[in-house]
Amino acid sequence: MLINRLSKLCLGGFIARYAIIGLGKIGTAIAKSLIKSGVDPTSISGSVRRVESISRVGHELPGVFVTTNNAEVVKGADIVILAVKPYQVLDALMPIRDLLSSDQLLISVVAGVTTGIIEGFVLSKVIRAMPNIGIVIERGVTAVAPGSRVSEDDVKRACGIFSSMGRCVVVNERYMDAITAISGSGPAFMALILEALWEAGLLLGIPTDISWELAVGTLETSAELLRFRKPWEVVEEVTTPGGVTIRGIKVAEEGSLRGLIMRMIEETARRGGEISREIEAGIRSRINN
Ligand SMILES: NC(=O)C1=CN([C@@H]2O[C@H](COP(=O)(O)OP(=O)(O)OC[C@H]3O[C@@H](n4cnc5c(N)ncnc54)[C@H](OP(=O)(O)O)[C@@H]3O)[C@@H](O)[C@H]2O)C=CC1
Ligand SMILES: O=C(O)[C@@H]1CCC=N1
Repeated sequence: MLINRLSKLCLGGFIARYAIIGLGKIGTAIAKSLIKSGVDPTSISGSVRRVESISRVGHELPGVFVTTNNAEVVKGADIVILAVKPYQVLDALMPIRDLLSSDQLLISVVAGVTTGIIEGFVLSKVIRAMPNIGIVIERGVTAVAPGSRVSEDDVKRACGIFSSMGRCVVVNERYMDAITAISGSGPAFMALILEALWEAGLLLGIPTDISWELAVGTLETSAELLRFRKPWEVVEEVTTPGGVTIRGIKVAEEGSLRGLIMRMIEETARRGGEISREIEAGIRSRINN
């Protein structure tokens, strides 16, 4: 523990010690990415809820100090990353609320939980971030929204961390629920679409592995092309008048495919707002009891 506390590493000119509350899927991915980007594992401490999770994390993150004791994790950390499920935020933060100081930068990646909610019960500077799972291959897309207490340097520091795992954009917090739907949840939606493309290949008799290879390859190629071209330009280039593509487009339009996708994102974002209200109600009832 002493070694853990003393070990430091320089990231973008800043010598930081990291605490990650919630070493689950995204917390572990963040820790792995920090290590890949050059952070010494011994300068990262992290927590889990159940004792039995410690050995899992120990295997995945050798050198990282892991405990179920959040107080131990945040003590002495410069940057605290909160990566528990929304409904676990109160249980995770309430017992350590007096330990989190105004010098510490708390970066929450929790969907739907606003900086205002967190600032309401800790003194730390708070930033809300929404990464996506692409950070595991250093191709993550992260949006960062500053809370009311942070400086420009804090925002740069947070974006610096996520830039080492892919791309980072600074946004106004009012867009965060929509961003969560598009890029946070996005990989799951893209996976659904890809799965359907692959299954369509199976339906038409293409062997499994070939159908998969072609579907994944097409998604990759399309994403690369669409970096430099507008969607309607690609549609025009591909679609031969009286040819085959236009038949498929007709079916997509008849089924309101684009409307369906928009509604999918809209509903996902709406859930973010619901979560904020549920958490706020939870805080009010705890404070009143
Ligand atoms: N998964 C994703 O792609 C993304 C997720 N997010 C956000 O990240 C957050 C975490 O999601 P995800 O990683 O998928 O969820 P997981 O359930 O995989 O991870 C949550 C982790 O938090 C730990 N935990 C729960 N309560 C406490 C506590 N009181 N103290 C310390 N640790 C605790 C759990 O411990 P244990 O393992 O013992 O149960 C678990 O390891 C969510 O709020 C989500 O909105 C944001 C962007 C993308
Ligand atoms: O599904 C969720 O709530 C989280 C937020 C973004 C990705 N996963």
